[in-house]
Amino acid sequence: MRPLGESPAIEVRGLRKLYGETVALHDIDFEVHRGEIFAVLGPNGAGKTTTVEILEGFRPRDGGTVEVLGQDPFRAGEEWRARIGVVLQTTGEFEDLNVGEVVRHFARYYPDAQDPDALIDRVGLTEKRDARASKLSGGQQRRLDVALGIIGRPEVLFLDEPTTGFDPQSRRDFWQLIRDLAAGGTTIVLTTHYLEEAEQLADRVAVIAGGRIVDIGVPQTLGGRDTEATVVSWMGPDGPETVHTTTPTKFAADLHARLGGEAPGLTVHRPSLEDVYLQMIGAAGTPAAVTAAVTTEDR
Ligand SMILES: Nc1ncnc2c1ncn2[C@@H]1O[C@H](COP(=O)(O)OP(=O)(O)OP(=O)(O)O)[C@@H](O)[C@H]1O
Repeated sequence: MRPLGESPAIEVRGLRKLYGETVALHDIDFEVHRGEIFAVLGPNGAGKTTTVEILEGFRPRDGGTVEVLGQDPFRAGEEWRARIGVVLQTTGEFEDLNVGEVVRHFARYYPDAQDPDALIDRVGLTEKRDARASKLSGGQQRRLDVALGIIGRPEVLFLDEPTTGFDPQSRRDFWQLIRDLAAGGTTIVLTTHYLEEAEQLADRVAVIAGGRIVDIGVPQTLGGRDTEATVVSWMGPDGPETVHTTTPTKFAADLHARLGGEAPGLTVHRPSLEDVYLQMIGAAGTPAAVTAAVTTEDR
C-alpha cells in the first residue's frame, strides 16, 4: 500500500470485464479525487453496476488495474473494507429488528462507528426509530440503507441509485447529506438515472454507454454543453420564429433593437444536461454491451 498523500481515491486504468463472450466494459479509464462527488450516468445495461461492484471488490475483472485507497479492491482485506461504505440497489432484510436495533447491530462491526441515535436523526428516520425495518416505505428503507453505508465513517462511499423511490423533499434532504459528507472529506461515487441528481450533486460526471466511457467532465460543460448552440424562440409578426446561435446575448440585443422593444414570447434555451446526455448515448448506439469474438488474449 502506498502513502495516500495527493493520490486519487480511485484510479482505474484499462478496466475490462467480460460475461462469457459479452464485453461489459471495454478498457475504461478514470480517476476520482479525494472528497469528490463523482456520478456515473448511463442507460440500462451500460456497465455502471459492473464498474462500481468491481471498485467495491465484489466482482473480479478481466483486465486493467484498479486501485481504491491505494489497494486492489479484489485482493484487499478487512481493514480496507472498513474504510469503504457501500449502499447497494437491493435493500437488506432485517426480519423482526426495528430501525434502532438494526443500526446498533451494524455499529458493532466498525472500530469508530457513528452514534446510532445521531445517525438515525441525520438520515431523517427519527420518527421511525422503533418501527420494524421490514415495515418501512421504500424511501425510508433507502435512508436506512444509507445510514448503514455511512455508519463506519467510510473514506469512500459507493451509492447505487440511492434516491430511487424518494419523494422530492427526501431527495433534496439526501443531496444535502451527501454534500455534507463530501465537505467532511468523504469521496462519493454514485450511479443514478436522474440527470437532475447528477447536475445538483456531482463535481464530475462520467457517462457510460455500451461499456465505454463516452465523456467525463463537470456537469456544466459535459458533452460540449457550454459551447453548443442556444435556441432562441419568439413570436414574430408572421408566426413563431426559432434561431440557433452561439451568441444568444448579442442575438437577443439585436432582436430587441430590430423590434424596437420586447420580443413577444421570447425564450432562450441552453442545452440541458439531459439534452447532451441523450445526444451522447444516442451517438454511442443503444446496444448496451457489444458481443465480441473473444480471443485468448482478451481473457
Ligand atoms: N452477472 C452477469 N452475468 C452476465 N451478464 C451480466 C451480468 N451482470 C451484468 N451483465 C451484463 O453486463 C452489461 C452491463 O450490466 P450492468 O448491470 O453493469 O449495467 P448497468 O449500467 O448497471 O444497468 P442498470 O442501469 O440497468 O442498472 C449488461 O449487458 C448486462 O446484461
